[in-house]
Amino acid sequence: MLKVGAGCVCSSHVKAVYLLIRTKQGQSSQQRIHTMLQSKLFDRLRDETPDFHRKIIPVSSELTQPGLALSDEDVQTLTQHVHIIFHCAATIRFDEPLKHALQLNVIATHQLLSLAQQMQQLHAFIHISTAYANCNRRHIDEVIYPPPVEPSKLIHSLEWMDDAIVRDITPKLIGDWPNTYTYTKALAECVVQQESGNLNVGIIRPSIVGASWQEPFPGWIDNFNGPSGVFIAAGKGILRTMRASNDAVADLIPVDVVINLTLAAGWYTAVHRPKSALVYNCTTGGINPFHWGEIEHHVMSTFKRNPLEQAFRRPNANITSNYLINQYWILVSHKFPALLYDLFLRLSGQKPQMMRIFNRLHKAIGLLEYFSSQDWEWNSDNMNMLMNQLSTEDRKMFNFDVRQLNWPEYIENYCIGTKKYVLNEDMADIPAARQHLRKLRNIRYTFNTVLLVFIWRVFIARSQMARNIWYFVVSLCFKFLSYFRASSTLTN
Ligand SMILES: CCCCCCCCCCCCCCCCCCCC(=O)SCCNC(=O)CCNC(=O)[C@H](O)C(C)(C)COP(=O)(O)OP(=O)(O)OC[C@H]1O[C@@H](n2cnc3c(N)ncnc32)[C@H](O)[C@@H]1OP(=O)(O)O
Ligand SMILES: NC(=O)C1=CN([C@@H]2O[C@H](COP(=O)(O)OP(=O)(O)OC[C@H]3O[C@@H](n4cnc5c(N)ncnc54)[C@H](OP(=O)(O)O)[C@@H]3O)[C@@H](O)[C@H]2O)C=CC1
Repeated sequence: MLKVGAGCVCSSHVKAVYLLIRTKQGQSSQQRIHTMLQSKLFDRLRDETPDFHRKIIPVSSELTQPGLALSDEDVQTLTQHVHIIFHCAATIRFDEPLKHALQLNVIATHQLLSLAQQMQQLHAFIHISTAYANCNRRHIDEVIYPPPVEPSKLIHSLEWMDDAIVRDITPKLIGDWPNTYTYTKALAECVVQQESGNLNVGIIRPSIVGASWQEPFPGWIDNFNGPSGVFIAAGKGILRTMRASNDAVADLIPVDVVINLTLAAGWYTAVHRPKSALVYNCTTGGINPFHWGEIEHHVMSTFKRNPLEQAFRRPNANITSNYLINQYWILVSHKFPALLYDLFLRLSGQKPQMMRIFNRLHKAIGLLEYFSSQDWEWNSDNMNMLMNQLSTEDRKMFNFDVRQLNWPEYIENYCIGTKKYVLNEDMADIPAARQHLRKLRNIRYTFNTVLLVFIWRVFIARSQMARNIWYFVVSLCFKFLSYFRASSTLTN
């Protein structure tokens, strides 16, 4: 097997990895792969196998097009040479319009299965689903559940409807599912089951994919998805409050664990040819649970020790499951400072931007809260079974034993990973970032003092009772002072 990015010694046994990839932002598939392989992620592999890139063969493909927009020659090459398919392309946006999500996650999966049926040497078809495909259930077994609707019926019904009608009926259609993403992933599992025929199929269901744990190095992350954006917003001092349950299990799974399990499942499916599709819930909660409250603590502690550059405020975020408390803090800690900052920008002749940033943040957080406010229980028997099938050497090479995961260390590396690889900040600049936080603290002290004096002055000027309290407090202070002075003179 070839572990791209991990520098696996067995890579010499792999003849080629055909990577279906679309053209994007004016870059061809080849150019995109070339850029991707320059990443630091592949440094180790580049050292160990300098010409590994020769084995990565780009195949131009677009999920929204008939036949996945594959050329005839590419279809021929793929049908002749491919042994294992790993199908992970999808839209993962929670706000994707239903028609589009259906096209990318369901219809494209169907098309890939049709192509797989033509492959002469195919040993295994591995489909990447999500642990939340069945998030309408509290306990989730490693089975494919009946779909909320027959996928083909839905596809045909939506075909003739214009986008506005589909948008209006989407909440009714998705019912118990929180978004079109999880809903279409549930339908995709059903399509895999219905259309797999004689193929040997495995379905991997990762929970919330986070930064790498060990391979190729700890803390690798390159996007804002899932918790990463939340961590960054909290580290920048922008996010101060979020609805999440302290005691709910945070089912994060490191990306390298998902990759290792996926590769191992590819091997098992090809060699053991299970009669029906085997589902692997790739989760941590049932094996080595960690909670959102603990995550909050470790994220805050890491960013206080390793601050992000140019923070808006000092990092100090709290989670709460109480709607009203959250709304209160949104008003006091998000909207009020944003308003003040935008006022400052306007007065200094610049374009206000903070309120816009907060509105986008609230939209994103609003979409994530469903997942951070409740618990699920996933059965992971197949993950354990697979581990027991591996030799001692393979178990180390394709490690997905999350019992060994040390969460505080993992979260620290994750946060530092967002700093280094998502924000491209230099660790050498941490002293300057700390200095910036000290400046923010002084601004806050000054602001609070001015505000307090101002409020007090307004109050004293208007109320006799406030004046009386003020004189009483001042005279009390004087009395204490004279008492201490007198008693210290006596003891001397
Ligand atoms: C209180 C602090 C302490 C922390 C403790 C508590 C933490 C709780 C965290 C809870 C996290 C729970 C996460 C659960 C997720 C479970 C999901 C199930 C798992 C899966 O199967 S799939 C993967 C999940 N999918 C996603 O995460 C995608 C979600 N994203 C979206 O749907 C859209 O991006 C979104 C949020 C609707 C925004 O859309 P839009 O406004 O159109 O913006 P763009 O996507 O086009 O992005 C524009 C630009 O912004 C960057 N970006 C995106 N998100 C963020 C972000 N959160 N923060 C900062 N920046 C962000 C994006 O990269 C784009 O940048 P470009 O440079 O490319 O333009
Ligand atoms: N991230 C997570 O927390 C979890 C993810 N998953 C699953 O893992 C898989 C990978 O997700 P992840 O890596 O996080 O998400 P990404 O968005 O990074 O990956 C999705 C891939 O699909 C490709 N793709 C999307 N639209 C098209 C299209 N029209 N034509 C061709 N290719 C397309 C994207 O290509 P391009 O680079 O061109 O945009 C991208 O490479 C998905 O199936 C997802 O459901 C499951 C559980 C959790």
